[in-house]
Amino acid sequence: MSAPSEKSLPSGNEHNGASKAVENEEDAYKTLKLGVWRILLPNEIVSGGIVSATKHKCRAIVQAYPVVQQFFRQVYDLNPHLCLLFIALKLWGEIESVVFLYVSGRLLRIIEVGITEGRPDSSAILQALLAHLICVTVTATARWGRDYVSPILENTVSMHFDDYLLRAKLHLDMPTAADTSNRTQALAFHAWISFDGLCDAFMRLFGLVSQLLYISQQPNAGLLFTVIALARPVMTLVNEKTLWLQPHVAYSDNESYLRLKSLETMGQSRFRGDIISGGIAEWITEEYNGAKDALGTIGSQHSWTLYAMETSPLNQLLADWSGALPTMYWALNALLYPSQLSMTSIAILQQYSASLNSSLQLLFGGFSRVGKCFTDIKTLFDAASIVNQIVDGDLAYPRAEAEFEESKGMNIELHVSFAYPGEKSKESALNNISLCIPAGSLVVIVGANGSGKSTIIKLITRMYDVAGDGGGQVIIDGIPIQRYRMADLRQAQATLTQEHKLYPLTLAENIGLGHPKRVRDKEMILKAAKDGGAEELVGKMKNGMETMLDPVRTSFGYQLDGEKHRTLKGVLEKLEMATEVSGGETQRLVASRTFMRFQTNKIRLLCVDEPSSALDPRGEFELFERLRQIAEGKTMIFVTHRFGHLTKHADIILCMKDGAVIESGTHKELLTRNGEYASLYNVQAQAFTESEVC
Ligand SMILES: Nc1ncnc2c1ncn2[C@@H]1O[C@H](COP(=O)(O)OP(=O)(O)OP(=O)(O)O)[C@@H](O)[C@H]1O
Repeated sequence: MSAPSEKSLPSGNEHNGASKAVENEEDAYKTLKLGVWRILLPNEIVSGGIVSATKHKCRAIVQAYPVVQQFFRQVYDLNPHLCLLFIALKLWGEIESVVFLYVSGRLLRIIEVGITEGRPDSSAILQALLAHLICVTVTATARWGRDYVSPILENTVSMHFDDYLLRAKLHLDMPTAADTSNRTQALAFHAWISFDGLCDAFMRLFGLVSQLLYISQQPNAGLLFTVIALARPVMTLVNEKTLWLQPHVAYSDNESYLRLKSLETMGQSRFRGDIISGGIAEWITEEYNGAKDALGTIGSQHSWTLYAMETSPLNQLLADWSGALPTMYWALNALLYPSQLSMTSIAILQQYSASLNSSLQLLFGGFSRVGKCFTDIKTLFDAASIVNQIVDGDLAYPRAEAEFEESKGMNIELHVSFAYPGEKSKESALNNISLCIPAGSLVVIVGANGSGKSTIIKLITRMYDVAGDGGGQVIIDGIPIQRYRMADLRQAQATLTQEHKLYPLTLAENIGLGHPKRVRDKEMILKAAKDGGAEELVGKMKNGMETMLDPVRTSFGYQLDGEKHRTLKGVLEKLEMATEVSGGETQRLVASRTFMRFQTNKIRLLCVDEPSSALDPRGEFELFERLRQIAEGKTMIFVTHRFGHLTKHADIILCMKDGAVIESGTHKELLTRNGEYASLYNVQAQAFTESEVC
């Protein structure tokens, strides 16, 4: 399916009532306009009407069936006894309606006989009443049991699938994660909702079959009455419109709606500082009201809701008329065969019809939910079966070949052109790069923003792969990078970039995870903190190394205004207190993690990409000096915008522009050449020379 063209998708600001299918230039799909939404649906579904839509629903369910089986097996294995108890209690919930039909019908008949004969049979009435009370008691106990068991099982299932999804997310590599088709909608809580929903549906089906069997055997009811009672729920099912079972893309191009959403986002706490300092709160409110007025009455609910609400009044009328059929049945019966019907039998028929109607409504209402459950389970399982685009190799690293064995560094050759995957990056990030970095050398890459410096590091560390068809090759120690086991290669690399983040874990873990096997080794962590310049920060923290950075918030409070709740408010404030670290401190901690990584003694390549923008000049100088010391003899690649100590120490400086290396050499050689490097260098040097002159 191609991207929507301007021509086929008019601006969303025109008024929009019922949906309208617009033919696209391509026959592949049609666009439905629903409120602020545009919904792209495969053509055959739109033009095929209700039959095609139903076919799609059924196909989605059939496709998901094998994973649903697997899902049930997994849930059962989590706690078989609890599962069986849960299902048994649900089953009773369905059987109880048949039992109640029987018990209350019997009571009515006994009372009718008593009234007709003028002599009520008190012992029979008492017996029937007792049976009724026993049923009520069993039902209440079963309901209590269900409420008790259900949260325990829910917790078990949700935790299991939280873990499952976490693994699925952690396994993705960079290009696979960036691919929009892999942007999963899977949520762990859908696992429980689906399990509960499917159990309900199966039980309801069971309960319904028992009701149908019972009712069709009863005098005055029979098969015809049963079929008539089915009419209303069947009509509801046929009328129902669901979008989630169909392949579709939904998006909004309504300018007012998009504006509203952007302005709403500005209410988030991350913008507070800017909004207060810029004094733009009033402007935001005015803009918001303007966008709201411009949007007017165009529907902005979820696209699924708008789609489901689109029923014709005639269909609605037909569904309601079919609901009146059971009443017509007994009214006609009373007219045609007055001697065969009593008030009791009418009341019993009414009970049957109400009971069947509610069970069928629940079942068919649940039927579309069954489809949703099936697709949710499939989405959940699909999330774990996404195949990574970067394929692992099978060669161990480092190689035992004599040529490289003795070296402490990594020999790197790059002969590549590279564009990031995805339609957005049509421009190549690297064009015909060809360079050789000998083992143990110190390389500094400089150049303007967007010239491709970081991309070189991403290819060397195999965050991305060059395209197989003519993209070129990255060669490590004489062998294409793809042939090595990725885990081995990564063990031999240490990276320090501005993109590295602090984890919501303790300070010790934040550093220790540079060497996961020694994450609890306090001595090693302290040494790394010292090397990374974070020692002072650790000393400042009340809980030292055990300080939690950016803890997950689980506290909340309601209605705590006024003096009366001062104590509770105090408790909440204490709970909410997060440990704030500055930008420079963050960079020191991240750098400490890199120093920790060096303690694995396996590092042969250090890649450093502008990790010091927030460090003070002394901090930056010390960091680079310590990195150079610790990585001595290993290959070092530094990306930087600052010319100084590093560039002077570099064996090779690569100067980049527009994805190409335009100059390379030592600091002195490049200055003599008086090209791009000299020009960039002079811009920085000028500032100091001028201030000295002043
Ligand atoms: N993940 C990505 N997806 C698509 N394009 C990207 C991605 N990362 C970078 N680019 C693009 O690739 C080009 C090179 O980016 P790169 O980050 O290598 O530049 P850089 O020289 O490191 O820039 P800077 O000095 O600003 O860090 C840029 O045009 C950038 O927009």
